[in-house]
This record gives sequence, C-alpha cells and structure tokens, in this order.
Amino acid sequence: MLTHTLGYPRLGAFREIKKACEGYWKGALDEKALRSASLEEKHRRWRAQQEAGMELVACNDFSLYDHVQDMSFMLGVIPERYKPLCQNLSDLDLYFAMCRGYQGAGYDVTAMEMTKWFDTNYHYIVPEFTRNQDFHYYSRKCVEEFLEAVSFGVKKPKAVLVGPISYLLLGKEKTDDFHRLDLIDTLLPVYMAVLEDLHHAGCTWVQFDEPFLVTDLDDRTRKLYAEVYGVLRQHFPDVHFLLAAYFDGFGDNLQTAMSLPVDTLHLDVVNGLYDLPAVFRDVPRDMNISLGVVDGRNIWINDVNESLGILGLAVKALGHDRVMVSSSCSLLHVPYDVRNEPDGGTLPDFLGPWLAFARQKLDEIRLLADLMEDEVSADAFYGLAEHLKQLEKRKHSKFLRNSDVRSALDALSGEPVGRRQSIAERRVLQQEWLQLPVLPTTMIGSLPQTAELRSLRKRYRDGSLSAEDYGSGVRVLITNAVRWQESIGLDVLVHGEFERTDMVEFFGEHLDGVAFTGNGWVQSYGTRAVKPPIIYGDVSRKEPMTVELARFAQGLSERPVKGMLTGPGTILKWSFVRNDQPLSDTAMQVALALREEVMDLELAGIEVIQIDEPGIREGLPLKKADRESYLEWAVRAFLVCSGGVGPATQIHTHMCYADYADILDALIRMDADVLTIETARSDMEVLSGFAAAGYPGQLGPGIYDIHSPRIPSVGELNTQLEKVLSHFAPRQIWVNPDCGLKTREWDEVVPAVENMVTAARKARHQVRKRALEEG
Ligand SMILES: CN1c2c(nc(N)[nH]c2=O)NC[C@@H]1CNc1ccc(C(=O)N[C@@H](CCC(=O)N[C@@H](CCC(=O)N[C@@H](CCC(=O)O)C(=O)O)C(=O)O)C(=O)O)cc1
Ligand SMILES: N[C@@H](CCS)C(=O)O
Ligand SMILES: [Zn+2]
Repeated sequence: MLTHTLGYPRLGAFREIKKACEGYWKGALDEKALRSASLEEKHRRWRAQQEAGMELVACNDFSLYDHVQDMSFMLGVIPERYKPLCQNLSDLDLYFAMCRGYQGAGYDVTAMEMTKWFDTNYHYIVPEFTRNQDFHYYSRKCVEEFLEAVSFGVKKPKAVLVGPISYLLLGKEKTDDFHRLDLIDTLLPVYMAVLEDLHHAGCTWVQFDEPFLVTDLDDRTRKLYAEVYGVLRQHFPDVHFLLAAYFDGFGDNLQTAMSLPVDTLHLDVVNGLYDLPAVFRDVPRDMNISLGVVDGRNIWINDVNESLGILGLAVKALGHDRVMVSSSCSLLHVPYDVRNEPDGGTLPDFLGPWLAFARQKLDEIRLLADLMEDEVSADAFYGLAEHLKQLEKRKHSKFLRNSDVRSALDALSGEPVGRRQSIAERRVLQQEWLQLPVLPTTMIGSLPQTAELRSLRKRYRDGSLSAEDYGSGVRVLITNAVRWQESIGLDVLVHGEFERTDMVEFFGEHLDGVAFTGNGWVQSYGTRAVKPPIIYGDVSRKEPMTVELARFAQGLSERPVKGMLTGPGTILKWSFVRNDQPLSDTAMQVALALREEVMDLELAGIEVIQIDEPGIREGLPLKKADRESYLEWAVRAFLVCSGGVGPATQIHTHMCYADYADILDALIRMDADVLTIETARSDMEVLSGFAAAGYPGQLGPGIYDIHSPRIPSVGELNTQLEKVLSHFAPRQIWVNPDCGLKTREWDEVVPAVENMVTAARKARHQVRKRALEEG
C-alpha cells in the first residue's frame, strides 16, 4: 500500500521560516539568505517524510506566504495595480507586496484580499480576475521545487497544485460582467505549460487539490470538471494524476469525481466516511483510491481499529494494490512534532501519549500501511498495541469528566436563552448611560505586541521575572494605552490585550479541561501562527480570567473601556477539540464558563463587553444542507454566553476574514448590540447585504486593513466612511479598524488610528451639515 500525505507544515518546527521572512522584510536578511533558509526547511520536511517511510513525498506544498498566492504567481495572475512595481521590485518583493501591501519608492498599494481557507483558520490570498484575464506561465517555483526534491534524494516527489477549477473558484471577479469559470479556456493552456515543464523535469505524480468538490456544485461546474480533466489527461497520459478533495465527503459530487479520468482519487475518510459504500461499489476498475484515514485537522492519536476496519473493507472491495493510505488533508493544520514540546512544559503528562502532531501522523500512516501487509512486523504489532492502550486510557480517563459541568449542561437543555429586552429598547437605555456621539470611534481590542512585551512575557515564563513584576509591566502598558486613546479622542476604549499572547490561547490557559502547548504552532496566514489550545475534557472556569485587568483599565478613564472576551464558537473553532462528544456539547460548556465571566465583568462595572466571534463563520459546514443545525447551536452558545446581562450593558461582537453574506440571518439572531466587522480588505462589498437584510444592530465596518503595514490617509478613510454611510443611517454606524492591532508596530498604529479619529470627526461634521441642509 502506497503511503503519502497531502502536504506538510511549512513555517518551520521552530518557526524558522517566519523568522527568516520577517527578517527579510526588516532588511536584516537578503534574498539569498531567505532562499537558503527556505531550502533548509524544505530539506527538513522531505527528510521527515522519507524517514517516516512515505513512498510519495509532497513538493511545491512549501510556501513563503501562501500556496494560493504561489498559484497566482505561477499563472501570472498579477492585478494591474501591482504591475508598475515590476519595474523596480524583484519578483520576491512583488510577491510580498501583493500579500502585504507596499508603501515606498513612490508606490502605495494595498494588499490583496485575504480570506479563510474553507472551514479552517488558515487564510489565503484571494486571486483577482478581470473579464479578459491574462494568464501566462510566470513563476517556475513548482518545477524548481520538484528539482530540489530530486537533488535532495526524494525518489517519488509528488508535485502539489491547486487544481484549475478550485483555483478559479477560490478567486473573485473584479467586475460583475462575467463568471470566473468562464476563464477556464484561457487558464487551461497555462496549466498545460506547467505540466509540460514538470513532465520534462521528470515528474510522474501530480496531486491536484480540488476541495470545491466537497461543496455544493451546479451541473455546469460538474460538467466542467469532466471536460477539464479530460483535456489534461489527453495531453499527459503518462503522468499519474491524484485528485484530492478534503474537509468533507464528496456527497452529491461523488459520481462526478469517480468519473474523472484520474489515476487516484483521494477521499477524506475522517469527514466523509459516508462516501465509502458507493466508492467501494462504483469506483472504476482503473482508478485507485487514497484513503485519508489519519485526521489532518485534529491532534488525537488515530483510532487504529476504526482505520484498519476501513482499510480492510477497501482492500476487500478493490484489492490491496489499489488502496493508498494518507492523511485526510494537508498536515498544514496541525503542529510539527509532539516531541518538540519542552520537558516539564505546559502539557499535562497524561495528555502527551494521546497526541499526534504532523510527524506522529506520518508514523501513523506508515503503521496502518504496515498493519495491512500480509506479514506484520514486530514493530507494527508494538505500534498497534501502544495505540490501543492509549485509546483505552483516554476513553476511561477521569480527567475528561466533571459532574458539575454535566449537571449545568443538563439544566440548560431546552431552557430559553438570550436577552429579555429587544435590541431597540436596549439601545435607548445604553445611549442614556454611554452618551456616545454619532459615529462613535473604537478599536477591536489588541494593541501592538512589541518585542519588549514579548521579552517581558518570556522572562516571566522562564521564571526570571516574578508574576508581580510581569503584572506591573502589563499595567504600565495598559495605562499608556488608555492615556493615548483618551488623548486622541477615541470614544470607547480598549485595554490592549497585552496580557494575552493570543485571544484563544489565553482562555485555553485559564479554563479547566483545556491544555495548551509550548511549541504547537500552526500557520494562520503568512508568517503568523497560533498555538491552538487542546480541549480534552469538560470545560469550566477555574476563576475570573479577565475581570481584574478590565477593572483596572476602566479605573483609568471616565470613558467606557470594553471588557474583552473570545466567544464560544471561536474558542471551539480555533482549538483542537475533543472528538468523543458532539461539538455542540463542548460549545455549550465553553459558553457556560464564559457566561460566568460576562456576568462578573458586568458586576465589576464594565458597561461595554465585546465577545469576539470571528470563528463562528468558519465553523459553517461546507454543504448548505448541514448549516442550519450548526448555526442553531452556535448562535445558542453565543446567547448563553451573552444573554444574562442587563439591558444597559452593551454587548459587542467582532468578526473578520470570511464571507458573512451567507450567515446574515444567524448574525441577526445573535442579537449583539454592536457588530464590528472586517470589510476593508474585501472592499466593503458585504455591507449592501447587511443593509438589504435590515440588520437591526449597530455596525462597525472596519474602515482600514490592519494586516498591512501601510498607513491609511484621512482622505481614504473618509471615503470608506462615506461608502458605509451610503448604506446606513449615521446613528447605526461605529468607526473602527477591521481587526485587532497586535500584529502592528506602534509607529504604524498611532498615525493610522489618529487618522481614523480625524476622519470620523470630519464625517460627523458632514453628517451634521447634511442634516441641517435637509432641515
Ligand atoms: C485575529 N486572528 C486570529 C486567528 N486565530 C487566532 N487563534 N488568533 C487570532 O488573533 N485567526 C484569524 C485572525 C488572523 N490570525 C492571526 C493569527 C496569528 C497572529 C499573530 O500575531 N501571531 C503571532 C503569535 C506570536 C506569539 O504568540 N508570540 C509569543 C512569543 C513566542 C516566542 O517565540 N517567544 C520568543 C521570545 C520573544 C520573541 O522574540 O518573539 C521565545 O520564546 O524565544 C508571545 O507573545 O508570548 C505571530 O507572530 O505569529 C495574528 C493573527
Ligand atoms: N479582540 C481581538 C479580536 C481579533 S479577531 C483582537 O483585537 O485581536
Ligand atoms: Zn478580527
């Protein structure tokens, strides 16, 4: 049985690539040094796959920022506004300029749009298409990486490409007079040129990622799949095509997928087990299957019994030689290696043996393949026994259950949740207390996590700084932040979240039933990574988590300072969750723990409480038919968490980097008083949807993109506000950036936020003038 994985993590086990790229951006490293750091990392990834016994080893799954952007670069999809940069910038700088925006050498261009990769916390750069889009073979990265793999000694490198249809579907039309799939005829010749180049270089295996095949597709798109792969097959009869879809089963697209002229079809068995009966029955005789039995999205050791059962059925149906063993999806979504957790680190001892990160998953793939051999080695038996022992231990562990939490959950079942007064009634009361101007200004929460702050935290963690001194350091930062916000005239302040490395990790550190890693980094976008907490047991609150600092911050100012929490849907989505109970139960446990925190914040005199829910959209099932049941419990969890406060307490929520048009109804049901939402990077398109749906709450559409280092001018911010005000009455609108500012430097934040406040003031004058003119 051939073994492989669809892709491997790429930021570096110790974030070497993050450091190298950021060093390059700061000018501390030149291109040569960055390229050599990249090659070292590619070698480490290939070595790991070879050592673990993967027969096929992925290449071109490495990226310096994003693999979709790599595809755009390969296919010459470079929007007009970046073209002038080509004259003065290297290809590498042009690539980064598209990802991050660019200000300098007489240029000022914004970054391209970024959005979620399906239902994950990975974000990709959205390709932009025009009606007469020009595609041409621009970057040879794919072939270069294939050749590097060969020189390294990889015997069977498998080149990974986003397939042509998914590539188009991932993008966006810049005008509405065409559909991006109409571009397939001009795109396909460039794919053929790439394949020709790969073929010439000796590549015999190509993995086409076509994840859209697990989403709802119309007949036209299904037909297009058949046509496109028919053409590719005809031109490259000797290249082994592996077509991969993941994150769900194929469902209604299964027959289409099985009819494609590809050699191997990869199935995500973890999420799409239901496809298998039809696959075993109908898969064509000349098609192999790759079974993704090892979960690429979660970190629990594999249930070997279940996997062996599935592989056994596959062998019975197709024969041993037609079945490959793999991970459900790319391992990009899990950390590198459990063995990189520091000794005596943050993970409880009992948890370690239950975990499999990317490197352990390679071993599991190998183990499963070995266990399917006619003659099973002693090592494989040992691996099996060890897995079975740990699975049993986990199943019966006392650490998983908390009877108080279970009782609270039972008591909640069927009870009404949410706020008692209507949003309109609450608005009047809140305005009485808060006395905010028209177009109130605020920020989303976090402020720069500077090198000084990180080093303070590092010293606290390694014991060289006392808890008291760390606490004082954080308080100084909060004090300065509050003073600065007051001085520039912001209306509703934030404390800056300096005590948090990350908005989810922080709660992972403070909740019972949740563990956190020391080095379990997972790429979120570009060079940015997160350490998702691990929800292993029943969740409860040990003690108040944010109240003390919220009270401290509020004590510094007469203006409201927001209490700041991460919502249940987001904690769930951005953590590795237990897989032994329904997600909705875990969500409700988290919601109950957070509800206690919300109530304590209110008691502490916090008048505005923000409960961030950027992850709620991400959890939306990929198939429409599954969505409502998800939204029902996700919205309920938010209401459990937020619904206990009095009508005068203002609940904010915040969302970013996803398409909200398809959950507008759920957003309304969440019943938040204010929703601040990222729209800057998607050009405010989503606003017309909110207006058309009659969104009843107040809205803070982010008026500038915080992920780019460029500083927006007052004029451009004003224009953005004007756009917002063309959809909504001024009384409904807040003015804010599109997300937290933790990734920025103070010298970027200060002018940008000052410009934002000035733009809001200007807009207030304009609104007043207009109102007077209109009588
Ligand atoms: C808002 N977003 C978030 C998402 N998901 C989250 N879980 N959190 C989010 O905020 N998803 C959607 C969006 C966009 N996504 C992200 C994801 C990640 C970041 C980000 O800024 N990440 C930082 C993490 C840095 C961090 O936590 N650093 C640690 C320090 C660790 C360390 O290496 N320390 C060094 C010493 C200090 C140093 O030199 O850095 C050491 O120990 O040697 C910390 O602060 O303690 C990143 O840089 O990747 C943003 C948006
Ligand atoms: N309050 C968080 C939300 C990020 S989505 C922050 O400001 O970083
Ligand atoms: Zn955000």
